[in-house]
Amino acid sequence: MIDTLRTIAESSGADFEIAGFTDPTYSAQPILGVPCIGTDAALSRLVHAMRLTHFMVAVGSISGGSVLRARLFAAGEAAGLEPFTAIHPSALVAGSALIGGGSVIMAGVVVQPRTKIGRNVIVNTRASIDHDCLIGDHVHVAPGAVLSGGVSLENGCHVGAGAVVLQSLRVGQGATVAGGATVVRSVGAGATVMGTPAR
Ligand SMILES: CC(=O)SCCNC(=O)CCNC(=O)[C@H](O)C(C)(C)COP(=O)(O)OP(=O)(O)OC[C@H]1O[C@@H](n2cnc3c(N)ncnc32)[C@H](O)[C@@H]1OP(=O)(O)O
Repeated sequence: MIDTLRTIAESSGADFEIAGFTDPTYSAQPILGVPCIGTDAALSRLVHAMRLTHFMVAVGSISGGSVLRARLFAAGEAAGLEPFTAIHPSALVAGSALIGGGSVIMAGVVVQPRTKIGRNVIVNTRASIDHDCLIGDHVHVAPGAVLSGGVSLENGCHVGAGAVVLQSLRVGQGATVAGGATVVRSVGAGATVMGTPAR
C-alpha cells in the first residue's frame, strides 16, 4: 500500500506525504521507511498534533468477515480523517466505474464499465473485475481473482487469490471464497467455499 501511494505521488505529481501508521501497541518498526507514529487509540490526538488529513486501512484479510478492517475504518472517520482512495497508475479502471472512499486498487487491476466498488475495499494485484459488478464495503478481492460480469460481493467478504466467480452470482456478507476456487453458484452469508466447483 505504501508503495502504491508513492507510485501515485510520483506519477501524478500529487502533493501529499505519508506521515506514518498506527498499530495497537506503538511497537512496530518502520515499514519501507514509514514510521509508526502511535497507537490506534491515540489517533484522534495524532490527527490534531500532526495536522493529519487522510487515512487508509492497511490491514488485509485472508478470510471473510472483515471485522477488524471495518472497525479501523470507522475509527479513522471518527477521528475526523477523510478516507484516501488509491488507484495504482497501472490499473485500468473504466470511466463509468465508481470507486468508494478509502478503497485501494493495486497494480495491474482491471475494473470494467458500470462496476461499483464500495468503501474500504482492497482490489489486490492483477485482480480482474468485469462489467456491472457490485462490490460492498470492506471487501478484499485477493491477487489474481477474477469476477465475471454482474457479480455481487456483499460487505466484508473475501475472494481468495486466483479464485474465479462466474457471471451474475452473489457472494454473501462476510463469506470466504478460498484461494483457487471456482464459484458456480451463489454463496450464502458467512459461508466458506473452496475447490472447483466450490462447495
Ligand atoms: C497479498 C496477499 O497475500 S492477499 C492474501 C491472499 N490469500 C488468500 O486469498 C487466501 C484465502 N484463504 C484460503 O484460501 C484459506 O485456505 C481458507 C480461508 C479457505 C481456509 O483456511 P483454514 O480454515 O485455515 O483452513 P485450513 O488451512 O485449516 O485447511 C482446512 C482444509 O481445507 C483445505 N484447504 C484450505 N485452503 C484450501 C483451498 N484454497 N482450496 C482447497 N482446499 C483448501 C486444506 O487442505 C484442509 O483440508 P484437509 O482437512 O483435508 O486437510
